[in-house]
Amino acid sequence: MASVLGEKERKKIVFPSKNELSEAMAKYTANLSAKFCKERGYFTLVLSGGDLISWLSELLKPVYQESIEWSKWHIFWVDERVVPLDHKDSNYKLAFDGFLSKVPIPIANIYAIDQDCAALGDAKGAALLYEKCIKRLVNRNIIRTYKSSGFPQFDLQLLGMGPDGHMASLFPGHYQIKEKANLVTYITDSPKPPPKRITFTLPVINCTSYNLMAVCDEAQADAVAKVFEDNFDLPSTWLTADVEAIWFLDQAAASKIPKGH
Ligand SMILES: O=C1O[C@H](COP(=O)(O)O)[C@@H](O)[C@H](O)[C@H]1O
Repeated sequence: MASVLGEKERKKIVFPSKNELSEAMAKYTANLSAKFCKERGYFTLVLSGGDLISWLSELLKPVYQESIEWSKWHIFWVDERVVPLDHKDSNYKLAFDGFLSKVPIPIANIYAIDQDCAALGDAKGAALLYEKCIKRLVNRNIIRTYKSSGFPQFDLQLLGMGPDGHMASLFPGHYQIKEKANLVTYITDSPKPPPKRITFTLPVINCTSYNLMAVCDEAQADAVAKVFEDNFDLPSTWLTADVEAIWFLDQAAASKIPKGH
């Protein structure tokens, strides 16, 4: 059943296990890739870090390797830790090692944060430069804009949620969730290490055409239940999308959602 967020719906699908979830996420991504590549010659995909990247490995199977138009993909990060790009905590490194290096996406279409800011730990500079990068790609029509607002509109965003209900690097009780003026903001005291991060702001996250939030395991079950009870103290409860916001859950993550939600 869908729960309601203003006039928008929050949908969910509960899968028996991570395997089924990961298969469905690959199918969902491949279908949207085909749709957007056909409609406009590009597919803009926003990744997060965390467990999600290992579930993306389903896309490495021959059926997808051979059918996806990889050269039309453009890759972004909804949030990034401000650490050198070869650091174990880097979301870029996680995605590159586990997925991006194994598919033929042109390297020029993979938009990591500025490497100097990353090496220096300059979160503010990294946020400013990532925002500039997004605006440049809007001007080149690689990223669409949302209706008349001028906000960037990505095709698909794949998100994860922490046990505290954070999404991207928008954490409960931190002011970044309220930021509306900028496309990209930063945090220097993240409650989850590492402390310095950049993140898309909520308006950018919610302008995305399709938002898929994938959550597995019992550790997240309390937070998932709070989201489906519309507890807006959790940043993830604010997630919507232009076309569809859908939660892919395994049974453990969904186990505490009250009946009827
Ligand atoms: O720190 C982060 O955490 C979230 C959630 O990660 P998970 O390991 O609980 O799936 C992730 O979505 C975000 O990109 C990352 O920077």
